[in-house]
Amino acid sequence: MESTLKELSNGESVLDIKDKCGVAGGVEDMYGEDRATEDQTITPWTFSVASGYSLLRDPHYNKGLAFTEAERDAHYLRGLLPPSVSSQQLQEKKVMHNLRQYQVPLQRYMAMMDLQERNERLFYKLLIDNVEELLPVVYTPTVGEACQKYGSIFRRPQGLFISLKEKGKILEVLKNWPEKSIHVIVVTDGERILGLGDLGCQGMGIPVGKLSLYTALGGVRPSVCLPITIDVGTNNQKLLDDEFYIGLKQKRATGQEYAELLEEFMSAVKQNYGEKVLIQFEDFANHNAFELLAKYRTTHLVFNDDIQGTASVVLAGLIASLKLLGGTLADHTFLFLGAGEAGTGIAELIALEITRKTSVPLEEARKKIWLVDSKGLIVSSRVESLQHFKKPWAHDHEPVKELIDAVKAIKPTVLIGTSGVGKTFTKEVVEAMASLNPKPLIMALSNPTSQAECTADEAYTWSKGHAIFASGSPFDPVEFEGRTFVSGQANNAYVFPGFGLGIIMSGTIRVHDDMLLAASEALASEVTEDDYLKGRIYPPFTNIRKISAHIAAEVAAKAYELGLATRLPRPSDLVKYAESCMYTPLYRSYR
Ligand SMILES: NC(=O)C1=CN([C@@H]2O[C@H](COP(=O)(O)OP(=O)(O)OC[C@H]3O[C@@H](n4cnc5c(N)ncnc54)[C@H](OP(=O)(O)O)[C@@H]3O)[C@@H](O)[C@H]2O)C=CC1
Ligand SMILES: CC(=O)C(=O)O
Ligand SMILES: [Mg+2]
Repeated sequence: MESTLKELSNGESVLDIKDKCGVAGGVEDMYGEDRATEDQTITPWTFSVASGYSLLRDPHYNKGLAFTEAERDAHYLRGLLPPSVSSQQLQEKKVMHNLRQYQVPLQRYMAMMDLQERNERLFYKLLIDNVEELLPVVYTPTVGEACQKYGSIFRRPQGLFISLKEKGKILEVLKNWPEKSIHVIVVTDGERILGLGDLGCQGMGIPVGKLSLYTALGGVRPSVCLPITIDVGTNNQKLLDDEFYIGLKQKRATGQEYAELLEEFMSAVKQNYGEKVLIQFEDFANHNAFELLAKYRTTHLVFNDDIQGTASVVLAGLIASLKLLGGTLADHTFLFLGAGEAGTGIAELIALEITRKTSVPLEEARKKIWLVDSKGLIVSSRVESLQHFKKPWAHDHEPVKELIDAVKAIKPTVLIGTSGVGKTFTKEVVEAMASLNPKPLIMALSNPTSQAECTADEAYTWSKGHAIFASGSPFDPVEFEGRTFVSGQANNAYVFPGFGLGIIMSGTIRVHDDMLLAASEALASEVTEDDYLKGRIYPPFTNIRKISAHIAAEVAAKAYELGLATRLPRPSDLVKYAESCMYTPLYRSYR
């Protein structure tokens, strides 16, 4: 049985209810119902009170067996549930027990997605309380396999799909989404999904996964998060030939057609949700990613996680590692395998941090940073043929083709893998790093695990236990000669949830690089002596909500300092304020 708003007996008006539900905007006709002329279309929508059968099927409110006796009476649930009343803790215990029965990671992923669609609060309670265990299920590496098989495992759509078919109608499509107040959008066009390449429309697993981390790790309410996939086709022939493929079966649109769709999307988002919706670009191919960021960073609140979020997390690890390595960042020499979004994004932020900490100009700071792409070391003789984002890294040096020769020639203290190609840090490469450095810092950032440049076991074994190692996807602890090494996970998941929370809670209107540096410093400061003793340069994910509150506070503080924050007056204790803004997944009582 459903009651419409008009039937409520407490006398509240429609507008009162909307305001309480957090529909922002401050204008009464925010969906254009009054302004629309007779020949224009509008989206009809209503608020209704969920009860009975529909309450059990509403993932936002469903509590399953945890509905109390009183709630079962008041909400027409009698007979629709078995008599037993369960606590949320017991439900959590049961679901975790069931999940652990699955041997195949993809089955765990599917069980978690089913839970998210059945009982949202229980889903987040599980994820928050068991973050180290479940992160690899809802995120890398399993989400990679889920995207590859998305068509086959597809049951119910999550997020919004905007394809070329919707050109000219994107604003209307946005209005089809049930939530009217959105604060964060994670959007992909599916062309570079982790290190797995073009997965087209099946990339949707990534925005869905990233946004579940916004909530679990950063405390951003799920209702204000919107996953979006823009489908402009795919160049992945295997998908085009797959009868279960869920996307447009055509080659990717490019050039003007692509740019126009993205422009319409960006305008529609701003028109529908206002100036302060954070748009996180995720897993676009680099030929679009840099351009989109450059084009929209001055007009929209945008953030590219692969370029900027990754940079902030890796810089945090580097700052933390100085306690083990000694010296300052400026004393180190960095070599990257991979000169795309992640590689050049990290390189640029390292150089920026060096300029902020010393009087060294940016050009000079860049000279200690070298990158290798698929054609070899980036050197000045290649400059004419390089993509624009590689040009700042074309230093004077003779051409070098192979990574091992680049290691020997450049003698890096830090080796970072951002190539998307697995097994490229060979035994020879790791041994060379170990022969050059007492403690070589090796980061194999490529995801998922199959694409990691080397494994934790390889890094520790081949360096004879001398390496400091971190990777994009998690590895189990490694035993080597009687010692246990626990590697850190250098993944942008450490930063984007807290970073986004900081932006949202301060009403920040633009992302500034200094906010990324603030996030790096905040994350680095969370690494404890105990972590260092285990060889890790990142804190465990178990403390991530506390860490996210800290990151959010530092990011917001920087935004206030830069005059970019609009939530005034500035809260005096930003950490407390961040904590007070965070969503908690405990069940609410229903009257
Ligand atoms: N841990 C984390 O938080 C993150 C990890 N990543 C991971 O990093 C990887 C790369 O992502 P991204 O930078 O966006 O991708 P890009 O496609 O932008 O860049 C890939 C780079 O790797 C180079 N490359 C490819 N193959 C080789 C090879 N065999 N030898 C040397 N270089 C090679 C490419 O060279 P060329 O330019 O010549 O084609 C390019 O410069 C992915 O696996 C992704 O999952 C990304 C973001 C965050
Ligand atoms: C982690 C991430 O964003 C990536 O691998 O693309
Ligand atoms: Mg990514």
